Amino acid sequence: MKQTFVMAIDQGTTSSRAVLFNHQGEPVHLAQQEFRQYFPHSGWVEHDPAEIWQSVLNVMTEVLRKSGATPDQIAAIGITNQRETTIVWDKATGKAIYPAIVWQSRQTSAICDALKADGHQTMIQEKTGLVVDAYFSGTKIKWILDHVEGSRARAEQGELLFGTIDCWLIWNLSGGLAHVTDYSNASRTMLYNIHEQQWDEAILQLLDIPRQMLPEVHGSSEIYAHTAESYLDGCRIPIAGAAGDQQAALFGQACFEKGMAKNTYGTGCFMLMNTGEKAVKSQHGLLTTIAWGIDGKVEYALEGSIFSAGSTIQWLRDELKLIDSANDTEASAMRITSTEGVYLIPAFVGLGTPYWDSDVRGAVFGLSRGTGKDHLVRAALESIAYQTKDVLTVMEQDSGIPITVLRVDGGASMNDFLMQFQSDMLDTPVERAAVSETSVLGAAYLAGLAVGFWGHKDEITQMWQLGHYYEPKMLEETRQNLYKGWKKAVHAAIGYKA
Ligand SMILES: Nc1ncnc2c1ncn2[C@@H]1O[C@H](COP(=O)(O)OP(=O)(O)O)[C@@H](O)[C@H]1O
Ligand SMILES: O=P(O)(O)OC[C@H](O)CO
Repeated sequence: MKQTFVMAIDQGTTSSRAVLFNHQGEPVHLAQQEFRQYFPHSGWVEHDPAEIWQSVLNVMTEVLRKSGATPDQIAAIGITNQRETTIVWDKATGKAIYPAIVWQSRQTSAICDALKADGHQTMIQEKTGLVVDAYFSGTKIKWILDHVEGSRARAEQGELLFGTIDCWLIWNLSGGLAHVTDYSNASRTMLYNIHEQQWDEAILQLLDIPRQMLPEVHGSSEIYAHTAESYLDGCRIPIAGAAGDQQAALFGQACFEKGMAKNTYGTGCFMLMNTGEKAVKSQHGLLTTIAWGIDGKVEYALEGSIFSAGSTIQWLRDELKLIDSANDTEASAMRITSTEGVYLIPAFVGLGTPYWDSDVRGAVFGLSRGTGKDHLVRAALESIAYQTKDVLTVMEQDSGIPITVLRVDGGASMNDFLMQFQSDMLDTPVERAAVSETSVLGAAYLAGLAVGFWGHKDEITQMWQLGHYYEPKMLEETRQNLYKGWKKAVHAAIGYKA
C-alpha cells in the first residue's frame, strides 16, 4: 500500500495531539485530548505520566479512526513535546516513581539558589547555554532522587530511567526497547554540554545524578525504533523524528537561514532565532540552545522564554471567569481603545527572559473605579506582546542581527488584536503562517525527511505559506509611552516581594 501520511504527535503542556500530514505538508486530520494539571503547592505544576502516555495512544488511534487511514499508510511518526518536563520511571515496570515535574514548576528554586550562591552559574551557562533556573530538567531529577526514598541507589543500579516527554513516549511506543532523546531536548536538561555534545560529568556530579539513568542522545531526524506490535494493529511504524516543541516550530516555520526568527504563542511564549553553526552567548538572559541535529550536524538557536502567555488567558477563563473561551478575548479587547493605564504582570510562576526571577508573582497596576472586564482582558493580551518586546530587544542586541520580520504561530497567534498590537509594539511586521500548528508540522517534517517522504529541507522552504500579514500602524510616541509604562510596572512587581 502507498504510504500517504506522516503522523506527528505534539505532546503539549495542556493537551496531546496527533495530526496526519500529506505530501504537501497539509494537516489533513487531527485528534486532540486535554489532560489534568496538578498544582499541589503554590508555584508547583505536575502531570500524571501514565495519563500523558494514555492520551497520546488515544489521539493516535482517534486520528486514524477519523481519517479512515490504516496504520500501514503511515510512513513515519514524528514527536514534538513540551520540553524540560521530567519523568523518572522504573525500567522493569514502566511506572513513574513520581509525577512528571512540569517545566513551569518552581519546586526546585531552592536548589537553584544554592547552585548560584556557590558560584556555579558561570560554569553551567558556559557548558549548557542555559541560566540556572528551576525551569530545566537537571534540578527536577535531583529533587525526585532527593525525595523518593531509595531512588538514588536504584538509579545507580540502573533500575531507574530519566526522560523528557519525547523520551518517555519513544520508550513506551517502542515497547521499552529504545531509551533515547534528541539533541534539542537534551539541550534543555542543564546536564548536556552543547558544545561537546555529551552529558557533562561535572554537572552530573554536582547534582548527584547517576549517568546510567540518562538516555542516549540522537539526531532529530532519524529512525530511533519502530512501534511495538501491541499498538496500531501490529504495524511496526518507524519513529523517525523528535524535537522539543519550540525547536520543532522553528523547523516547521522553515527558519533555516541564520537570523530567521519565530515566536510561538502557546501556554508560554518562546522566541527562537536560528544562529546556524554558531552557539551565540547571551549577555541578557537569552538561552543558547540546540535547534536540531541532522546527519551529524548540530545547529544552534538563541531563545527567549516567556513562562505565562496563553496561560494568562486560561486564568481569566478558569479562575476569574471573565470570559467563556479564549476566543472571546479578541472582541473584548477591541471594545475599548486602550487599557487606560492598566498593566497586568503575569508572573504566576515568576518571570523568564530577560528577568529570570523565580520569586516575583503576578500584579495588576493602574486600576481605577472605571476599570472593567475589558480593560483587564486587554491588559492580559497586551502583557503577551510587551513580554515579547522585552525578548526581541535583547535578541537583536545579543545576536547583532535586526529582526526585520517575525514569523508567528501557536494557539494565541490566532488572535488578530494581539497580533496587530504585537506588530505595533515591535514596530516590525508579523507574519502568521498558514499552518499555525508549526511544532507538529516541524515534527512531521523531521520524521518525513528521515524516511524519504520528503527529499530535502528546500522542499520544506517551498511549502511554507503565509496566512496573515500584520504591519505596524502605531505612532512612535504612543508606542514608547505604552512600553515605558510596562517597564515601570514590571520593575514595581519585581520590587514587591511578599
Ligand atoms: N484566540 C485566542 N486568544 C488568546 N489566547 C488564545 C486564543 N486561542 C487560544 N489561546 C491560548 O493559547 C493556548 C493554547 O495554544 P496552544 O498552542 O495549543 O498551547 P500549548 O501547546 O502550550 O498547549 C491556551 O493557553 C489558550 O489560552
Ligand atoms: O507546551 P507548550 O507549547 O506550552 O511548550 C512548552 C515549552 O516547550 C516549554 O519549554
